Amino acid sequence: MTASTSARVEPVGTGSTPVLAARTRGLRKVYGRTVAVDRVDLDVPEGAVLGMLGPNGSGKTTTIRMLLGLVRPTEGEVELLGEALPDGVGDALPHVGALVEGPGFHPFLSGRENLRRAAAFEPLLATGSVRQAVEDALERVGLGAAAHRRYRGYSLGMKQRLGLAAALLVPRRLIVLDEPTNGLDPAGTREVRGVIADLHAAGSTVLVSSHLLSEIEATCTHVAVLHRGTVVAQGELAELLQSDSSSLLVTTPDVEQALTALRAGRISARPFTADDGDGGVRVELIGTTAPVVLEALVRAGVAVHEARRHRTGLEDLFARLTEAEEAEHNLSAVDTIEEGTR
Ligand SMILES: Nc1ncnc2c1ncn2[C@@H]1O[C@H](COP(=O)(O)OP(=O)(O)OP(=O)(O)O)[C@@H](O)[C@H]1O
Repeated sequence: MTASTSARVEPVGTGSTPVLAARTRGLRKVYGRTVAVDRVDLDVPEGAVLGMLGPNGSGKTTTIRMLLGLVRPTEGEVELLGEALPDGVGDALPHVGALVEGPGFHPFLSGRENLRRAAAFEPLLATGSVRQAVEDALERVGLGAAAHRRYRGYSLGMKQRLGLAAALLVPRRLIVLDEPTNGLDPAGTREVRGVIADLHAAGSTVLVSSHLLSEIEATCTHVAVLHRGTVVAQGELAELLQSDSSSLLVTTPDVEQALTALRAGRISARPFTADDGDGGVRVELIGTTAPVVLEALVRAGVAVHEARRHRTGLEDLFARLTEAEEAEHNLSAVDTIEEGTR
């Protein structure tokens, strides 16, 4: 992908108050019994590259779909480029480029033909500029040489590139990319990072989702961490990388009893061994608090010798969120097996 010089995007606001390119308040989406997104207050500052970081199933795609007006929230408000959705969607969307799952490309048309069709629906693109805009976008994502080939023969990475090209057809105030490096090899990943850096330099706001912290660290100025549908941390990346989050370390001789008690209270915990050799359990204080954990232990008759907080930064928080998610998954698997044998 080449670093093309796109037209500079004019900012929305002129005053000293920071303007938000996108904003949600109390956003919630429920599918049957699944709460996909819960009370999300997201701020996407204008000019930022905001990374939405979360393990699989944490609600990133659902949040993005609601931001773009593709899915109707169960509750809550969405503002896109200052327009309240759903009413303002027609005014906001022409200024928003998006790469979301399953862009509707035609399998029997070439990449170039598909892009020309997409360009024909761009209200901000004059008919006489379509051909050039399509060629520029294809070059920009490194698809120039494969542009004549049919879409159905494209690899996942090439499909991602074509989706990205569609988002780049005209200069946008906001670009939303859902897992843009999915299916790309390391060279493709670097190229996407280059495109994001170009967009940022040209004044666009970028919202990009990923389940990889390394990906977010390489490209973003801001981050919002999602966990089970809620935002557990958001702000400037540099600040969050330094800031503290905590876990609770409980020293006890009754490790198995403690794990059983916490599991009964649906609290994820794992054993730990202290430097002096004492054992205990470690609980991530996400969705629970120290008093709740201690009460559950004491009520179960667990001897608590010591309880202390352990503070860590974003990197550790995210690693632990992912681990907690896996532990929870394993717990559910055990529950299912136990239920099956009862
Ligand atoms: N259309 C739907 N119908 C039912 N459940 C859904 C639907 N869309 C999402 N979900 C559920 O909502 C939760 C959040 O899903 P979502 O796709 O938003 O997460 P994600 O963070 O984008 O995950 P991934 O990285 O795996 O795409 C998951 O439990 C998912 O199964």
